[in-house]
Amino acid sequence: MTADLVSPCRGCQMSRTPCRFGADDFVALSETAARVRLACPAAFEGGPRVAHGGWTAAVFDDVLGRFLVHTGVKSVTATLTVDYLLPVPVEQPLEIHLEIAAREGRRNHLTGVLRLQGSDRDLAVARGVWVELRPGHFERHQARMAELGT
Ligand SMILES: CCCCCCCCCCCCCCCC(=O)SCCNC(=O)CCNC(=O)[C@H](O)C(C)(C)COP(=O)(O)OP(=O)(O)OC[C@H]1O[C@@H](n2cnc3c(N)ncnc32)[C@H](O)[C@@H]1OP(=O)(O)O
Repeated sequence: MTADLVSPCRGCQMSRTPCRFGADDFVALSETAARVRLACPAAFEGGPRVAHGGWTAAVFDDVLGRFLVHTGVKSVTATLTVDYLLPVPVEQPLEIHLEIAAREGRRNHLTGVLRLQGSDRDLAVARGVWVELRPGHFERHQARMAELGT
């Protein structure tokens, strides 16, 4: 696989907006590794000039899941753990390096690290499991919602 751009999530594709988390510059480097260049938008400021932890978790969830889908594995997040090691600045050039660490049946283990561009100091580290969908996943969801009358 040559370096190629990873598509945005369904919500951003449908609304034809740039990635709402700021993760548009997203390149697959191989079948198991990718990198994202991004900045935390000011709208996700949590402390003074510091990113809200929810942004960090959301962007990891987004890019790890998008990359797995990019490799052809339709999947959803089953677990996601984030270690917050240092404050993440808003509106500064950041980089995420991510990889598919292991595949066990339908379980896919992914990891990601967030750093300032040009720095080798980890600001946050994510690990999670993405489960490949069984056929009819969304139809079963719709049926459950219909049973609830929603
Ligand atoms: C124009 C439109 C274009 C669109 C273009 C799209 C572009 C592409 C963008 C993609 C962008 C995505 C980015 C966001 C990604 C999300 O945010 S996904 C949303 C959040 N996650 C969810 O909603 C998941 C909710 N949970 C579930 O639906 C179900 O629990 C799951 C995870 C599907 C599992 O249910 P299941 O299929 O019934 O699985 P089950 O048979 O019980 O277990 C299967 C295996 O997974 C393991 N497993 C299940 N749960 C867990 C767990 N929590 N922990 C560890 N292992 C587990 C089981 O142990 C089992 O392992 P094996 O025995 O096979 O070894």
